Amino acid sequence: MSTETNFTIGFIGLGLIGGSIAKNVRRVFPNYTVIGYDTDKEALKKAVEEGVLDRPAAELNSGFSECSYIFLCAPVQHNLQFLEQLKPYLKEGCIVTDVGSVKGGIHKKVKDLDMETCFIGGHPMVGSEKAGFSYSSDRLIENAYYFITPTEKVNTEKVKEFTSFIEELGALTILLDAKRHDAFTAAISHVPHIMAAELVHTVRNMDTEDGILKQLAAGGFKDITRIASSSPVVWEQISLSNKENIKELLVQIKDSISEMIHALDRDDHSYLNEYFKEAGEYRETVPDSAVGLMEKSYEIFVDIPDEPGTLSTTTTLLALNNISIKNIGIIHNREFEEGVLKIMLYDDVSAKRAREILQDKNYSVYERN
Ligand SMILES: NC(=O)C1=CN([C@@H]2O[C@H](COP(=O)(O)OP(=O)(O)OC[C@H]3O[C@@H](n4cnc5c(N)ncnc54)[C@H](O)[C@@H]3O)[C@@H](O)[C@H]2O)C=CC1
Ligand SMILES: O=C(O)C(=O)Cc1ccc(O)cc1
Repeated sequence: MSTETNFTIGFIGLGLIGGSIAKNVRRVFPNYTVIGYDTDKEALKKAVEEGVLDRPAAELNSGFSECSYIFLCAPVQHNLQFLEQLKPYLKEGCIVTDVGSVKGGIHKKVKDLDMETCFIGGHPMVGSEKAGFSYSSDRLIENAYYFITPTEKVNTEKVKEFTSFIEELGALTILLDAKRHDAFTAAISHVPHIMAAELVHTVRNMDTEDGILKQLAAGGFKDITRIASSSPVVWEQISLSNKENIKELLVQIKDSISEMIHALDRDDHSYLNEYFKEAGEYRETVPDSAVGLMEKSYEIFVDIPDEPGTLSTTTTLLALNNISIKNIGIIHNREFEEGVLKIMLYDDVSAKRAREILQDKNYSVYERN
């Protein structure tokens, strides 16, 4: 990243995610200046006391004009209003980014405000049901996927620079457009949050006055509903900001539940067996972590130069060719001469195609014997 000693990064919102990224910057780039603003003065005070912030900002104004990067880390709809407030104070070359779970709305606002040359969207695919600075951690985004959604007009050098910065913080970047981002996250995050809350409501409505059901609730219910404890403000704003994608999936789920009711009515063993079998089989293939254990089959190994940005270039190349990556990780033991990227695909055909595509672009690709 930048070797400038006066490199300044600004944070607006120092909760779970803003606090975690600010702490991460402090750990990895101790000589950068970090400034922050939050309506919660306690969070700001803590961040200064813990040495995360060099100084707090009282308002969103000229205090941010020295920043090279500004991270918007409040609930998604609040982030929109900061763009307009900050616009007059941004220095030449400053990149404004966000960490919001929905990307469509902020990209639209950026376009409306003619700020496309200075915006690169972002979204770490990691977090928890806890909210606030006290739960933040300087390792939260380590080895987590981090979506990067640049505008069409932002300079590609800036995108590369920002992507390397996020990778230096320890995350695995994935370049994506806002539309696909919002469709994907509706399925893997937003609707699951709604379903978790729905299950909790079902039990809550049935519970006795002395709460016998929640006393008896076993591991399964607790596993599947952990995220129902997430911040109501954050989730109210995410749900409304991605409503079209969410509604489409909820209608599919409603239809599927109706089918289940019919199957129960007709004692359809094979429907139920197939339903659970297919869900279980797919669930078994979901990796435990972004860089989790990698199975031997369908793996390829790619030499990559030890340079910032190469990881995202490689993954983007595969994504553009419609190849889905199941898991990805950098091998640090240097079995080969340079950095080695281990890519796990879903099947043999994808592994073969990925090998051909990368070899076409002059990458050295190996398979482990
Ligand atoms: N919670 C999670 O697991 C994840 C959340 N996100 C995104 O990160 C963003 C922040 O979420 P969290 O950190 O979880 O929430 P949080 O509740 O922990 O933190 C939000 C912070 O923003 C501050 N804030 C609220 N309104 C503000 C305003 N008008 N001006 C200045 N500061 C304001 C709050 O005081 C709080 O410190 C959201 O956009 C969310 O979609 C992204 C990935 C994961
Ligand atoms: O805690 C969990 O399992 C989450 O799902 C965290 C999470 C919340 C919101 C996001 O946009 C991304 C990740």
